[in-house]
Amino acid sequence: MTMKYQDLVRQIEKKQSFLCVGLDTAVEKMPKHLHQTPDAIFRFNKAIIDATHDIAVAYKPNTAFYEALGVAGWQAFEETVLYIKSKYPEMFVIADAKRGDIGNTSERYAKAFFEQLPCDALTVAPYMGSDSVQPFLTFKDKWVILLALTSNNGATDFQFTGEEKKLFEKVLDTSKNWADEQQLMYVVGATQAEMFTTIRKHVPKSFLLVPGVGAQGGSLSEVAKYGMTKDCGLLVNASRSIIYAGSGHDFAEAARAEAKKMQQEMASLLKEYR
Ligand SMILES: O=C(O)c1cc(=O)[nH]c(=O)n1[C@@H]1O[C@H](COP(=O)(O)O)[C@@H](O)[C@H]1O
Repeated sequence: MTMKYQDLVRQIEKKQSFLCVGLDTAVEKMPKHLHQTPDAIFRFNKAIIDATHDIAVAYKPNTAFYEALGVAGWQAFEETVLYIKSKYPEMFVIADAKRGDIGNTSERYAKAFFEQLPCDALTVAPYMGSDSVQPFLTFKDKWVILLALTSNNGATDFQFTGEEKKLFEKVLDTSKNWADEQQLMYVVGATQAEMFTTIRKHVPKSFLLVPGVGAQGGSLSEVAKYGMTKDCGLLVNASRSIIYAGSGHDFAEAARAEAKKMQQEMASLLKEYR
């Protein structure tokens, strides 16, 4: 199932949620009773997915957590993506891999996530320029999520530099010539809430993937206040604060409770700001 802009808007409307659950799964952080099972990562993810699919609209497995485990980890990544898309095809699946290279190489990255696997979207670092992003955009029914203003402290090192225009503003303005809001989204960290007004001047309609609430301390209500559009235009991600909300046999229910808390706040923010 292809996920178009309007499909995403419909999901948000139906579930009254713009929550993206980050599947940053690490064995040492999951409940002890799962540690010894050979497919611990997938079993953990499956439980979290089954417990949250009706209150979230997206999942974002970050490939680093899977690649760190070699072949077995990548298998768990594949299984997770395939499970989501077969059981809950309406869910938006973001592979968070922050790719981007010379065109000939980006083409292979695109195949890995969009042909070998049915991911809907991929995070991409835009800093090698148009020809490094273009191969991802040739997959017309897939999404590219460009890093614009990231949530970490180091965001100031490069993204905030520049005289008239900051680097992140250049990323937004230049990339608008590559594709529109039907295919391009941007990463803007929740920890940069005061910048959402500026971001919206450059990309008034685009969806923004917003990590940084929960464990990194960003504010959901500030993000909605300054970043929400009439179509919502936000996917707010939380990883650790949801998936590790509990550490016992009831970890999936604990994750659901945490996700539900966020969804309820999202429902009232949708009423207030849209
Ligand atoms: O692209 C991302 O998703 C991302 C960009 C960014 O600026 N900051 C950021 O935290 N992320 C990712 O979002 C997730 C945040 O996880 P938590 O801090 O546990 O909610 C991780 O997978 C990060 O790699």
